[in-house]
Amino acid sequence: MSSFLAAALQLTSTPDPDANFAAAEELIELAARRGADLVGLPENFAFMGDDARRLELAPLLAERCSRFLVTMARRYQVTLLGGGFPVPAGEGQTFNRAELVGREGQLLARYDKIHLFDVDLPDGITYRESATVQPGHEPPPVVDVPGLCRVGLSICYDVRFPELYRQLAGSGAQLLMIPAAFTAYTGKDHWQVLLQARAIENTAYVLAPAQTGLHYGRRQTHGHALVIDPWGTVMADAGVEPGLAMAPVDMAHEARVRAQMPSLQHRHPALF
Ligand SMILES: O=C(O)CNC(=O)[C@H](CS)NC(=O)CCC(=O)C(=O)O
Repeated sequence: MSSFLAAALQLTSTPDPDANFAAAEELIELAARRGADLVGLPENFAFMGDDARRLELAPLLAERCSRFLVTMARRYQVTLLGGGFPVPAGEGQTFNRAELVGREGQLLARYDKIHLFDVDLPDGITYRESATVQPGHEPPPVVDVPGLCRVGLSICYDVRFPELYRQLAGSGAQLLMIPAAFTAYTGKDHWQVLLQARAIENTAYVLAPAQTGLHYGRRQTHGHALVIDPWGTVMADAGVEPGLAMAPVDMAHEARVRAQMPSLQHRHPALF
């Protein structure tokens, strides 16, 4: 059974796509040099800035991000997740899209975020993602990555909706991708708890690339990109600086945990 290294990258993305692509490549190269086979970039890896600028850049970013992922996957021979980038979706709207690309540059899976972050936080900051983002039309896919494992996609705020991950696990996901740009405010209390819960209840690995630090305006993100094993143990934590969290992913370990803790098989038919 397969065992490999997975890396969750952590960036402080800015409103400057060139700087962001350069920072992302540096970390992809570092992860590859350390032996990673599966590498994840966070949500908004190519652009963190205001809505007007994001909408203006969306056609360019959509094309550049897809091309960047293909080029990087081939150049560094890794399976690469782009954890969220804008794709034009009609007047004044984008999708928030993730793409998973194989090491030969082939598109393995694509997902448009379905849960949008429309929240008023107690710190006075209001988020209205739906003002400029259109929700995806389909639940996220599960894809078999040749030689690695079956991977389920999701993005950021999705982590608060356990039914999404139950569906991924039911479709055979062995590793859950949860790339994020979590707010510092919610992150301090919710981020790690939610991620560990998703790992434990689905007895699955969680790979959670993250944004960290101060971006534009008052936007501050939580950091702590994590790799979590199917028991819920945090295997690697990137802290608060740009960098990476890297750990082995071992399908034999997952099979053992699932045999010892068969909760996925004990789901009550009345509840699904
Ligand atoms: O704000 C930005 O510029 C970047 N953030 C994002 O793109 C997205 C949508 S606004 N952030 C989240 O989903 C945070 C979720 C979250 O933090 C939670 O669920 O607590």
